[in-house]
Amino acid sequence: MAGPVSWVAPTAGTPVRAEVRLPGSKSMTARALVLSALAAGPSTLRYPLRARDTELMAAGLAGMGAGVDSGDDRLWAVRPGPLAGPAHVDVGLSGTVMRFVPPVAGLADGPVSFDGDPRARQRPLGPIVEALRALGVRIDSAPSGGLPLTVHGAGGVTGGEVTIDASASSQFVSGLLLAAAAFDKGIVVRHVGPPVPSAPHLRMTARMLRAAGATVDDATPDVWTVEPGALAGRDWDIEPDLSGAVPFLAAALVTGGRVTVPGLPRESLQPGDRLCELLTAMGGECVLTDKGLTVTGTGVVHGLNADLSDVSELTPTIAALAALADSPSRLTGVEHIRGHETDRIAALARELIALGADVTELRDGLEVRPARLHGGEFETYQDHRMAHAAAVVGLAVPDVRLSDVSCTSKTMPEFPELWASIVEGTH
Ligand SMILES: O=C(O)C1=C[C@@H](OP(=O)(O)O)[C@@H](O)[C@H](O)C1
Ligand SMILES: C=C(OP(=O)(O)O)C(=O)O
Repeated sequence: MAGPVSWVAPTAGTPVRAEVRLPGSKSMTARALVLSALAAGPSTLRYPLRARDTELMAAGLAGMGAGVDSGDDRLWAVRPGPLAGPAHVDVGLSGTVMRFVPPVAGLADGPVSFDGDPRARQRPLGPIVEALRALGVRIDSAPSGGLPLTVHGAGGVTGGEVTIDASASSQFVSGLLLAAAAFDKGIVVRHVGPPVPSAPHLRMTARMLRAAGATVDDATPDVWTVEPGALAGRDWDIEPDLSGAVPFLAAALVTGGRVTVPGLPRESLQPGDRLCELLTAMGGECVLTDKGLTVTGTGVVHGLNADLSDVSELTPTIAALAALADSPSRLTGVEHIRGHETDRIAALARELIALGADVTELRDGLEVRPARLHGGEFETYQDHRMAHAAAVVGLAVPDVRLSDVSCTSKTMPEFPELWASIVEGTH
């Protein structure tokens, strides 16, 4: 990776009015790649996300023998092949790669090693490693239970019933389910522990598995069943990335403008309705039609009291909006984001306070009260969504200086240019 790129967030002189075509959903691209690599026939991904996380996912699967042709930005082709080690998977800082690929590696014939960025070694992984062991997969892991690790694939996985505490990440459950149709006995996953976050991502997993022909039962809370059986190759239409859209939609709120993200289907696999609910509560008008999602703002942002556990990856941008709001906010239910790309609760509190915000760090979230903000250094901690948060504050506060904006390449390499173009009205 290239070195850090410092960046001064552009301040909006006029209301932001734009239609912003955003790249494909990271979560859908990751799932489509895994399901396609395990399918009986070829697949395509239309409008996938090309970014660090999804390129690492493609490379990890290709290293085990899947044919992934990502030469065309608009259409990636996946030809499943026999999966085999020895292979090495670089997970980067990607939660989806580090949780979705080890179960696939259990199906490969031979050893597959995994490692990633220094921070990836600190992200929670132990519960899915333990679950895979209980399902019959041999794994050598670091003493912490996480990276670096080697999955000794035996060409198949017995599967069956397994209990897991997935409160640290929904991706533990998604990772097990995505590979489970190829397990001899399929899988029954039971979660025991504090609530599993990110429910919409679990629904996305179930819906995409069904779209590939799997029989999935997710009707009982905290229990998921996937029957063994062949997955079909298919053409996947990848939706625009809603999580990546949020800072752009937030720009409408902050500047009293209007931003449309076209291409989001009404029956989206992503939680558009929930996002609308949150942005409406913060003072925007949000309309979700067949044409896409449009947010109109007044330039006045209201505080928000919300449990964000189902949409926790939106916390950084929501916290940035809260710092610009005219009333207090209390954002809760997101303790597990301390295990995201950085400890997002601590990082948001520290960096927003450095810009003059009045913030209290809670165990599971943040309280933010109105205060007069000023410019200053904003550390991004290799976290794309910290960069989004800083960019949103920078709309209204001159001279917000990000230590590094290149971290946005994790999910949207074009972020700095696209952001500058919509803020400066050249889009
Ligand atoms: O399955 C997925 O694609 C994701 C699930 C969520 O993970 P957590 O449940 O770990 O928050 C989310 O935050 C992440 O960005 C993507
Ligand atoms: C938490 C996130 O990513 P990951 O898939 O690496 O967990 C995120 O994108 O906000």
